Amino acid sequence: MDKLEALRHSLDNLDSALISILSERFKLTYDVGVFKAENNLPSIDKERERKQFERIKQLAVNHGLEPEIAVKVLRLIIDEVVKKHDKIQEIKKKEK
Ligand SMILES: C=C(O[C@@H]1C=C(C(=O)O)C=C[C@H]1O)C(=O)O
Repeated sequence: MDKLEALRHSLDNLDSALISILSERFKLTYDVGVFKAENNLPSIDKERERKQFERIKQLAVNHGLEPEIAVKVLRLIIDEVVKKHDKIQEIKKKEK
């Protein structure tokens, strides 16, 4: 049981780090969203995403993680970012 406790403690630490990094990422993408809304740029940038997925797949392989998992996680995050960008665009439009 001590072994399981120790493993779960390590998992909790990693989850804390993941949430902290995710929060930082959403703060940064919020700034990107505001910049795009102020400069009439679309929420989605498919070419940028293509490059990110290529990079993330390679990084996953380098770290011994199945690239499919990395792709699923990044897809989920980016989709949420784009939804937030759409909301920022709506708010900025109403302000005009
Ligand atoms: C953050 C951006 O906007 C969108 C969200 C992305 C992301 O979360 O990484 C990537 C591309 C865009 O579809 C961006 O264009 O850089």
